[in-house]
Amino acid sequence: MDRWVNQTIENRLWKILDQAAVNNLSVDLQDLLLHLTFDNICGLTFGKDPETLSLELPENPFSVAFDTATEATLQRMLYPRFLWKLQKQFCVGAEKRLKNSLEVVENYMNDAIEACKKAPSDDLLSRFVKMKDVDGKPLSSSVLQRIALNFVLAGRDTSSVALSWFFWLVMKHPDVERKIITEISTVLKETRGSDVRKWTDKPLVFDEVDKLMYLKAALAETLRLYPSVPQDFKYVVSDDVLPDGTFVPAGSTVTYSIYSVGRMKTIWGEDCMEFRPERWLSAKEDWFELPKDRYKFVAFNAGPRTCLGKDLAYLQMKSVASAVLLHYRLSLAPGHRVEQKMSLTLFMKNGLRVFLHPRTLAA
Ligand code: HEM
Repeated sequence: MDRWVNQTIENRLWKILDQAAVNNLSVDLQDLLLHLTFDNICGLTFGKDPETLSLELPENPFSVAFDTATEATLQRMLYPRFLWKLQKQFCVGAEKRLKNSLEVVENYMNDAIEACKKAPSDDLLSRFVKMKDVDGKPLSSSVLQRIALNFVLAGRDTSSVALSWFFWLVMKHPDVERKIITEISTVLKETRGSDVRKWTDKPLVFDEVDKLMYLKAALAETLRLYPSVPQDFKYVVSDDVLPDGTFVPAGSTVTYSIYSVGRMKTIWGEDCMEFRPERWLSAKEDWFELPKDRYKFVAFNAGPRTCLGKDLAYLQMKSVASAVLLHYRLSLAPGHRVEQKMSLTLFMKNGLRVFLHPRTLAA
């Protein structure tokens, strides 16, 4: 992941942000980040960076079809079952959009699978192409398609929306911003010396990013308050009883609100609504510490089906956060309203429009 993320930062993100800063133009940071994470997850999954993050921000048919399919799937959850079933039968409305966009997604996937079969590389799909199933046969194209789809779906927007909320919270909390810059500067002084120009000419490498505990705490605190997946659903396979004694019959669906769990006084204390990264640090404030009860923080789910990309997500978010904050101080564009969008992923409804001010660092 760090190869994909660092080349995107160095070759494209910094150039776009520099140009906006020089011309005193605002940018929609959420939009840029959505392009960046789409490129990264495609690179990781298929071994090919579609380079949608560029000055022109070109529309990518796969990405557009993906968005349309996700939106149309949400309709199924919002409206009564009979309605979408009827739409599906007559191929109209959201169901028509879903069918058409899934065709585009499937074609893209099939091309990618064929390319990986012909010239395998170190991407995820190539690894699965080489794997055998329990009968010793290669995985079928439809299984490979679902695996790849799962990774793109799971790893695409989740990190970019988390980063958007993070940058917004950092703008509102200058004390947190100061601590983040101090932490990064301390690490870079150790690894690159006292010449500050050397701190910003290349993105941080894995070993540098790995040392950023306060930054990780600030990202976890962001995800507590603004979880990228605000609610999750579980399908009940067989009759069961929840720990509080509630009976759940087979065939039902249980929904839990990750958003609410992160904001409950009974779980996080009186200051549960405050953005306070320190709550994630050890007593000496030198180590990132997860709560002892692993079901307290569920932004990445918990238990056997915990997010498989959690460590990659932290690595990517820390790399992007440090790359942006070391170069710039951000300010919200006047009049811009930050609002939540109701969808499966917690987007900012109007994006995140910011101005960038070059930062002066001190050794
Ligand atoms: C801030 C970033 C991320 C957040 C908040 C997040 C959150 C989640 C959540 C809540 C689930 C559980 C979904 C469910 O129960 O249905 C999940 C599953 C998953 N995530 Fe992530 N995710 C993030 C980034 C990533 C990335 C970057 C990748 C891939 C590189 C990834 C790969 C996966 C996969 C493969 C699963 C399915 C695991 C399974 O079902 O066993 N995630 N993630």
